[in-house]
Amino acid sequence: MGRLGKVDPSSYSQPELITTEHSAINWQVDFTNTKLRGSVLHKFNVLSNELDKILLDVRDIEVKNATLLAGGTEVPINYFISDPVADIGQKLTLELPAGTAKGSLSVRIDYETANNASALQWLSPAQTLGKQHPYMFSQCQSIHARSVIPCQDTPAVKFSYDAVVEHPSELTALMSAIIDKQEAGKTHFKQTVPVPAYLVAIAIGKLVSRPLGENSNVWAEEGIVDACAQEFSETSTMLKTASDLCGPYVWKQYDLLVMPPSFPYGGMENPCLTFVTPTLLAGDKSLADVVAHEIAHSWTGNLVTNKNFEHFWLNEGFTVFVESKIMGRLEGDKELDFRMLSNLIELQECLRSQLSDTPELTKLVVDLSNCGPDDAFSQVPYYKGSTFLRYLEDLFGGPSVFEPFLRDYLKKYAYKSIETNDFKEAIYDYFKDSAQKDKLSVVDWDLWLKGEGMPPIIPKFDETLANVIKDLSNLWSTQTVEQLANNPELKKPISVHQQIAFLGKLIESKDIVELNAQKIDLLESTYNLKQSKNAELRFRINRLIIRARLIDRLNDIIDFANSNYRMKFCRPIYRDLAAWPEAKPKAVENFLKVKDEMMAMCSSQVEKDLGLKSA
Ligand SMILES: CC/C=C\C/C=C\C[C@@H](O)/C=C/C=C/C=C\[C@@H](O)CCCC(=O)O
Ligand SMILES: [Zn+2]
Repeated sequence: MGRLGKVDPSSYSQPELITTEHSAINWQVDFTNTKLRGSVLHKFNVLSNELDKILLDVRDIEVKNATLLAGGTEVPINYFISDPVADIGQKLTLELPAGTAKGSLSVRIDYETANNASALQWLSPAQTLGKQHPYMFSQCQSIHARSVIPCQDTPAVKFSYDAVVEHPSELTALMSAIIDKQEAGKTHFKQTVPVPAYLVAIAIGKLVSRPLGENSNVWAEEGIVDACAQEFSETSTMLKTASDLCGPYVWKQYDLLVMPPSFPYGGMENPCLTFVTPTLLAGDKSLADVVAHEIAHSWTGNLVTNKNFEHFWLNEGFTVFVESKIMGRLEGDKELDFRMLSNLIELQECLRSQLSDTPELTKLVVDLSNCGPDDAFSQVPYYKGSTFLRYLEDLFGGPSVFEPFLRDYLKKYAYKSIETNDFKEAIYDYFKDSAQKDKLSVVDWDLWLKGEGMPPIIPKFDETLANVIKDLSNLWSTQTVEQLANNPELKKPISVHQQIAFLGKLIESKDIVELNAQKIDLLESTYNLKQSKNAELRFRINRLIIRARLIDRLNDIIDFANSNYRMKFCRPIYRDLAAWPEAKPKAVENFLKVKDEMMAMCSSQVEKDLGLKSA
């Protein structure tokens, strides 16, 4: 596939020559044909006098017309769409008249999306909780915005947008924007803060809301909305904590939308309206830290944005770092360090089970010249990135020195798209005259940014909470069921997060003595896992059941894999099943049965995980 653009290997658009300033979207939502029909009017800023064409990204979009709007006139323009490139999509070329000058230029494109647009999922009434009304939602990160809008689908370009959406009048339409006006069957939106295309988002369904705080509501289908309000009741406190740490919250509104179970991620930081998976509904608020993560993105990612997805760690590493600080403020420093250490267990697992054949993807800054961003996605930018920041924080003297730097960095690059070198420049600039200046020469940037594998240096964390689970996993790895049954250690209560980390550590243990049905039974009864609504716990116990090769439990495992299509859960489960010859045929059969219920970005990854398609 090769590098598509100078600025972004995954986009045809040329932000060095032209940028989008504002986009006005008009959509009619057609649930019968599962299509969006309408237009987008892009107001561009032309940066070059030589520009003879505009290149945009599209994917399976049918363009009906392209029109240049100039001085009150509308002039049709020629356009061409290239052949598709796998994982990337197509190039839309819009020809410009000779002599097009620098400055403002507007183009309207009339189009419709394919009925299988990769960013969209259309659910029939039967696939919803309420069973009465259809539902549609989007997921544009990383490069799926191009399947719903012909656009500069690169995070190097940020634009404000407004939208008018026509939809069935009994449904509610929400976007990653502020609702400007609601008429019967027509909703008007405005996003005045410039955003990259991947943050354009829409959801339409039979939705209701409950307040979470000032300018903050949770939206969901009626049947779960009260449980959602309960689960996410700490949202306002998290928001306040985040803005104490990062600076003013500029997005005016912070709403949550609890998605149908096929939503492929834990959360998506769509501005004004975070999308979250219903797998966070554990009943005890224990998984609400994902909301802290999405709130943190309001600064790290949404205000300061990676210029392309090679620098995705700038979005995610910073966000995990801030999320951990928010949780640390709420639950204490020991908890903060415990979470950072637990993340490293997850990272280790990811390197072993997902990235062992692609070590180049374990680098903090990756090369996406020949790899679609979705294929490169892993825990590495999250946990290697946040570990790097913690290393730097410790090196420069701890939070009292580093948090003011963090605020300065966020202010310096707010509303901009940046690469790793910009971060490096900010840190050199900030510390240049300070007592910490000499520390800069200690940092081995190449080792951290270009080195493969686990972080080269593991910071000194408080291990109080982690040691408990380390000891516990040693115990469960080395003792027989009989020994364990009489061991008083099993009676000691541990927190939900310790349980999650403990199971994760056990999955990573090289040897587990007597990993059989009895041991799994004992694990389940000791920690009440059979009754647990906690998806993180259920995920991990299912992986242990697979490791124990308990074929009698295969139906339970498949049930879990079918209960939600969050990729964090279903991909490792399918990968594990693919490596278990006795279970693989049933896993494949199940996948083929349910794959149309998944979003395309999920089914195409699971296909690779099952070895049905080459990776
Ligand atoms: C080095 C990685 C390079 C490129 C990856 C860029 C984008 C990846 C793309 O697949 C989109 C990711 C969207 C993520 C959204 C939310 C996550 O934070 C959720 C994390 C997993 C989960 O909790 O379910
Ligand atoms: Zn994130």
